[in-house]
Amino acid sequence: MSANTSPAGQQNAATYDSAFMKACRREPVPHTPVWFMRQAGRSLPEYRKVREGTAMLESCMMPELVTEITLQPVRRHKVDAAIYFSDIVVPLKAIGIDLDIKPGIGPVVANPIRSRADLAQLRDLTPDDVSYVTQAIGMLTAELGSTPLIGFAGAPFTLASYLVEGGPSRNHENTKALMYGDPQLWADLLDRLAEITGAFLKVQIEAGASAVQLFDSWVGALAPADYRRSVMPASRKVFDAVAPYGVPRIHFGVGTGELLGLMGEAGADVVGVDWRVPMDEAVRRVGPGKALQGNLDPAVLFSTREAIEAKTDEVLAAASGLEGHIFNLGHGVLPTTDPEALTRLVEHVHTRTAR
Ligand SMILES: Cc1c2[nH]c(c1CCC(=O)O)Cc1[nH]c(c(CCC(=O)O)c1C)Cc1[nH]c(c(CCC(=O)O)c1C)Cc1[nH]c(c(C)c1CCC(=O)O)C2
Repeated sequence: MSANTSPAGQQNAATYDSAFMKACRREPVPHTPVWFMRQAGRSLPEYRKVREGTAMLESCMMPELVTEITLQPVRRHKVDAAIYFSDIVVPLKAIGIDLDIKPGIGPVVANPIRSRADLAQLRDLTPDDVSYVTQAIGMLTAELGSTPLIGFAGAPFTLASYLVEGGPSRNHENTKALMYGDPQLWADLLDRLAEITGAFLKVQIEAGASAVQLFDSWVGALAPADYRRSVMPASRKVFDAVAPYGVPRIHFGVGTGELLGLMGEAGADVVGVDWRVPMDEAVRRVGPGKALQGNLDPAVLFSTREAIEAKTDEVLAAASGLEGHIFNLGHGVLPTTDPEALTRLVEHVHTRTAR
């Protein structure tokens, strides 16, 4: 561990007393902290400008560019945390998987993983494979000061879905075919991905990330019994790998209303909630001892200012009895969102919840 360690074992002492970190630890906060999934990206004209002419994956490997893009929403919106600009497939690319991110489509994998022989594509990840991440996080934490940086990774199920399907999928049929048809190969695939993901999160924490979020974006496609049997052991392995650092671990997926309790049980300190489950009901499903993050429908930002504020107040009211609440959208910022609506939203949450 680095020398810059706070009493609680966090890597980054400068951010320890921030509202975001306090909410993660379920301590009293001066105001409800806010950040947005996909806060960096296409909704910002300054992002579109600096990304011009550089492919998505290429830009993820350029530390100066990553630093600039990560800082853009912090400067503009005054959010309470930064999220490292990257993509969930970056560690897979780093170990040599032949994949690309196609604009308007998402990650596309050249040779999908469907057989035991295909598993050989998934070697261990070492810090040297992602030295640009360590470099960028060093630059970022210096700039961010007391604003926490959230590191992230894709969870084993969501990564497996891209690897098995070969790209984005509505029904995850090949993924489920493998999960049900060859449970041992499936378990081995998820275990490999858990190793890689754990190693990738460690790199980010060692470099100075204050918290980590594990995105299991598409796991809401599963019923609870299948999640428990076929996914939870791998997600738990990832959380266990970073537990010794003592940094808050956030877990999020879309359409996971029926899985919220299990996703907490997998080892998260903070459970992310999409907009389909009200926060007070999410508290009941997750149980005590966890903070919650969420959950304004990102589409609400396309409505009137009055409607946005009313829906935001609904979220805040439903979360008012909560021990730790981090305000976020129920999924990522949509690319055509008016950035000024996001700036106003941060201000509104801060004002409404100021103590
Ligand atoms: C499922 C998933 C992916 N990537 C990610 C997830 C989990 C989060 C979620 O559920 O939305 C994670 C991700 N991807 C990106 C971030 C940036 C950090 C942030 O939140 O600000 C994060 C956290 C940048 C990106 N990742 C991607 C973009 C768009 C590419 C571009 O700007 O050219 C960005 C800004 C590409 C990508 N990568 C992926 C998709 C679905 C897409 C969109 C494809 C498209 O519509 O063009 C896979």
